[in-house]
Amino acid sequence: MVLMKHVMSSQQLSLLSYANTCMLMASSSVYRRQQFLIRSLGGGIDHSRNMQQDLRSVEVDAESVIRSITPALDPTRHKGQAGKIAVIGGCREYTGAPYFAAISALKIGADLSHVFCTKDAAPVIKSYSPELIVHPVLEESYSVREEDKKTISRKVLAEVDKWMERFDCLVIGPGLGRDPFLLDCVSEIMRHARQTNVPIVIDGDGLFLVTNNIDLVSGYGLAVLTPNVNEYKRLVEKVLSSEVNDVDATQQVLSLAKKIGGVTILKKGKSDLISDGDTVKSVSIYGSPRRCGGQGDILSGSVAVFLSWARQHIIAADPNSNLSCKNPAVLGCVAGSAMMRKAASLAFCHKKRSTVTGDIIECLGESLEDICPAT
Ligand SMILES: NC(=O)C1=CN([C@@H]2O[C@H](COP(=O)(O)OP(=O)(O)OC[C@H]3O[C@@H](n4cnc5c(N)ncnc54)[C@H](O)[C@@H]3O)[C@@H](O)[C@H]2O)[C@@H](O)CC1
Ligand SMILES: Nc1ncnc2c1ncn2[C@@H]1O[C@H](COP(=O)(O)OP(=O)(O)OP(=O)(O)O)[C@@H](O)[C@H]1O
Ligand SMILES: [Mg+2]
Repeated sequence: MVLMKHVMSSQQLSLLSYANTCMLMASSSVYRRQQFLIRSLGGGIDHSRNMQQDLRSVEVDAESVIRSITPALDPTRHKGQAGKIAVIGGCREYTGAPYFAAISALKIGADLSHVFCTKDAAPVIKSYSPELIVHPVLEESYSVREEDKKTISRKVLAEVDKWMERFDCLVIGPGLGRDPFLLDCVSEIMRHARQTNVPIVIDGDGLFLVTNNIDLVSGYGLAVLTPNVNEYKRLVEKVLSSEVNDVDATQQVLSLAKKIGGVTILKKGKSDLISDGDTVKSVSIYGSPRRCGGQGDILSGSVAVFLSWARQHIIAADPNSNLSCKNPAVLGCVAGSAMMRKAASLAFCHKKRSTVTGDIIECLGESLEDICPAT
């Protein structure tokens, strides 16, 4: 199994956890079928090829990826089939980030978008939009007595678990904060997502958590990490024990993804670099010179939707598909990155220096329509 190779090559899990992982993977027939299709379509990851690989990144035709994986608006489809996304994030300080990620998922075309946040953040996020389903379930240390921590932690996990199998993808981290008790609960949520083969996109404070606990994602092929400049620096220092190398960025992102056992990394910057440890793709289409906060949140919500669509597309094994890459995580990143940059460019045309994240979100629909008309 492709993913097993990642687990073994990471050499970071004990034999016992490796055996557990295999058993859990084997228990999901959907997952097995997907892996079978990836193998029979010639996809997946063959690390032996890396030895001879040309290490320049390849600029992808992102628009044709978007056209291939975006599902048709078919009147026979029911609510939920175009995607159910959950964002785990939102605390006292940050309410904008989870909102941006969750609303972007809806604007791209997901049917349902949930937010699991702290009790203080929930009424604020709900007030931004009636479109989102907001669960006030997370707790920070300040509101929990030491002796209640175990019980509350179990309660939080049970609340999220009730929904887990319904989700096509989780986005973990936008506006999550760094409270230790809250991050412990989120670690458990990630372990459960992994056991049920739910893809996870990790961003913002989720990356802070994962950087310090790399086993949470190591060897999980359905995990995507979307680091910005700072988050990438911390990840490289921790995992590769080296400095960021901008001269050979392609080789470094490839090594990083490989070292974490074939997770997909989307390194954000002037060009976005995407690697699953096998290949490196770049998306450089013109975006916007405005660097207002929140654009990474749009990206994480968008990647979650496109990853889900790419996964459905691969499972359906569309015979007309002309996609050379068969890793849904990579395809989701390519599509999300292109969509975010195209919408940012359009928003900047209208708003120039006053462009803010909300303006970019308003341009997501028009950008997708340009590439992939609804009718
Ligand atoms: N409106 C909101 O609620 C927003 C909340 N956000 C959340 O804020 C939390 C922290 O995220 P940050 O992105 O600030 O964390 P970072 O660790 O990336 O940033 C920390 C510091 O680094 C600086 N920095 C950021 N990008 C840089 C770059 N390219 N070069 C040099 N310095 C840079 C920032 O100004 C900040 O002072 C996360 O939970 C994130 O999701 C952000 O997503 C932005 C929007
Ligand atoms: N120099 C740049 N030129 C063009 N686009 C960029 C540049 N830097 C980042 N981007 C794009 O902006 C988006 C967000 O990247 P950024 O590095 O701002 O994330 P972030 O810091 O996590 O954002 P957030 O404020 O949401 O946390 C990405 O899709 C990336 O492609
Ligand atoms: Mg960010």
